[in-house]
Amino acid sequence: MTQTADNILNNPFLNKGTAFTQSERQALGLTGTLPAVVQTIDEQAQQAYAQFQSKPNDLEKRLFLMTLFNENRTLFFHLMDQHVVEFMPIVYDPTVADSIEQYSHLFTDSQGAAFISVDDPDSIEDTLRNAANGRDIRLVVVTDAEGILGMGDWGVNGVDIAVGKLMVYTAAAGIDPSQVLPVSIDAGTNNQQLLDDPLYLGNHHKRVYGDAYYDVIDRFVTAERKLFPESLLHWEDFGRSNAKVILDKYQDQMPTFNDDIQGTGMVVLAGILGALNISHEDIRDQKFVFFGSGSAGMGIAHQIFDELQRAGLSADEARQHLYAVDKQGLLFSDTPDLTAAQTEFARNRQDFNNATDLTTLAQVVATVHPTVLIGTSTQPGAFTADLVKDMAAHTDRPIIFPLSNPTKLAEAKALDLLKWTDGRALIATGIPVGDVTYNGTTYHIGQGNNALMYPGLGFGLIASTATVLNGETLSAACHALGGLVDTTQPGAAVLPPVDQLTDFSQKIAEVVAQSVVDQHLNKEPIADVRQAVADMKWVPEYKPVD
Ligand SMILES: NC(=O)c1ccc[n+]([C@@H]2O[C@H](COP(=O)([O-])OP(=O)(O)OC[C@H]3O[C@@H](n4cnc5c(N)ncnc54)[C@H](O)[C@@H]3O)[C@@H](O)[C@H]2O)c1
Ligand SMILES: O=C(O)C[C@H](O)C(=O)O
Ligand SMILES: [Mn+2]
Repeated sequence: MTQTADNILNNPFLNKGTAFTQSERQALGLTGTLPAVVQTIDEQAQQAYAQFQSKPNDLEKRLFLMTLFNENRTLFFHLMDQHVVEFMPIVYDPTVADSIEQYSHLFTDSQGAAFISVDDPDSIEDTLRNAANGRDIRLVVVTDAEGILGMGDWGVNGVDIAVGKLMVYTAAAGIDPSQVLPVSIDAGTNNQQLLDDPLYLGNHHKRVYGDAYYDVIDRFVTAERKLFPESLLHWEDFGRSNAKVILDKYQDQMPTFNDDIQGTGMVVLAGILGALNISHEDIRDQKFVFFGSGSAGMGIAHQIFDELQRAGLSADEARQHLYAVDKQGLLFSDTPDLTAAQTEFARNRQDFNNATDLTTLAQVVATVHPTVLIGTSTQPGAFTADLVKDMAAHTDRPIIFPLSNPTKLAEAKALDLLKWTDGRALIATGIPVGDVTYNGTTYHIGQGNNALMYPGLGFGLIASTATVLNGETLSAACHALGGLVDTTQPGAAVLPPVDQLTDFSQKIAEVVAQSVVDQHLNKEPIADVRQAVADMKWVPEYKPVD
């Protein structure tokens, strides 16, 4: 098809704006459709950055960046490459949370997403085909938005998390942005505020569950595999009752993972390995309390459970190190309404002589004396001074990760944790926080966010043409990230800083690809893993147009 000026300038994958050269303008029929000056991408980036800086708040900054993203992907990612630490909290967590809450009111562009409706399952294949528009899709991020971060159900508005995750994939690992597809599965919403809002853009009915829902998921997966057989399928922010059921159903059949369960489990294990490098302690000597035993909490428990067994413990021994706490308190095998994931880590009541008292986190901490405390509860401030001091009285270097997102939901603040533990806590937080100075030492706080893991993981799987993702590869990636901390400095972070995101994402990708090839899980022959990863990396520079 011959391109017209209109469809070149309106195609974000082709558009270069003022950077089209005179000869390109002539060849493509763009003569006279742009001002005379031909700019370099760096001149364009400089001008765009000045506009970005002029915006009064983070949401306005995000809206500006999304406009640029909608118009010109190459320029957007070129700019993001230059300002990755500054842009991450704007395009991703925490500002993405504000944009999700206001999505329907702020809507101007679909950002290339595919919108699947539970009410129209016959259109699923067409939907994916239309949204891909002939592109060679290698990576799909899908959400049904029942559990957006810790903010609950946001219906179709949640598509922004799929878009945001994909932006981070390209910025961190270099996946070609024309090869990705964000997908929203609109299964309805139980968020009354949305249902009552005439401007809400999703289906105005309650969420569909059960067979009808799983049928839509199955039809989506079937169409996705048919249309994009080379792709990796990433599940994001599904509700607690569906996330693991879906993962269990498909994980042995195709390259797929759930980011909240597995991505989070991996980044947290990496952070714990980093912390243990700093404290020179052994993972087999740790006691782990998980506060918030949902998708993330139990995903983390599972990854640690796996690691303890790799370190030589039996499954039963490993379970004795893990304490899953949820609304009911410590979870016991006879606690009503356990999820499938919770059942795996629920404890025997007989193992505790004060079992009936273990209904609050404070009581669990007082009884167990954990060395590691992980928060994925969505309960702001749940790690109180008393509880943290109690924990710190029984261990030299308490490992405390308040991971609930966004900012307003974090279980504790880094500075408070340092104060309450006399600077001894080894901390990672879900959202980025700046350096914290306490008692003359500057502490770098690692970001315990799956964004440190999923781009490298996904890129490595795609580059190696992996057919499935298994525990061996997950473990290899955890160790790759966990081994990168600089333990020599006082106040060292337990995870590497976001300004090295592109470097360590590449390293994780290589380790993942190597693990896939070593296990013969690659579909295509791969002679040189590093080369395969390097060859797939997309660079945000304009290519000549013929
Ligand atoms: N930092 C990261 O990379 C990362 C990754 C995934 C999730 N998270 C965060 O973790 C949180 C949970 O996410 P999820 O996907 O697991 O959600 P989820 O709904 O699956 O799990 C939340 C769990 O917390 C429990 N909970 C709620 N109130 C509680 C209370 N008062 N006491 C104890 N437990 C309580 C719920 O019953 C549920 O089991 C969210 O805030 C999310 O943003 C962070
Ligand atoms: O999206 C994030 O920032 C991390 C995580 O996937 C979450 O659900 O909180
Ligand atoms: Mn998530």
